[in-house]
Amino acid sequence: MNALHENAPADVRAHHDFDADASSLEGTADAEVLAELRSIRGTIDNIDAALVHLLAERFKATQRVGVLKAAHGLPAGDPDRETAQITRLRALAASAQLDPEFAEKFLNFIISEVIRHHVAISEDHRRQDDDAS
Ligand SMILES: C=C(O[C@@H]1C=C(C(=O)O)C=C[C@H]1O)C(=O)O
Repeated sequence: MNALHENAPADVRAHHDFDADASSLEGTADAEVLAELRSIRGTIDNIDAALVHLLAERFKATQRVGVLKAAHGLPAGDPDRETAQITRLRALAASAQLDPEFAEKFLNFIISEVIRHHVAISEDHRRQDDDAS
């Protein structure tokens, strides 16, 4: 593999450093089976990269919500909004042959992290207000 330029962006570096063929399964099955496995894993790797970028964009948006809420004294969580989101995502999951239970758990996992961020943003905001007065 060619050496990377020292200023290569982090995403290029991550891709460069990734051993897409890393596996504990070498020698456990026929070469054709392992070749097919490698090919399917290429798709999995593309999807995982897209998921990371999608989540990064989602968290950028929720950070903005956190700042807005903190500036206006709004609570971190919004249970009615969450209920509506979960109902929608469960239905979308079912129609896409994804387990709705998994979709709900996944969304709740993300939302609990978002709420943790919002609480931290709100505490920072309050501390800054206290320091200024
Ligand atoms: C992002 C928000 O804050 C919280 C996080 C949510 C989310 O991650 O989608 C949804 C509702 C809130 O509990 C919001 O109120 O829109």
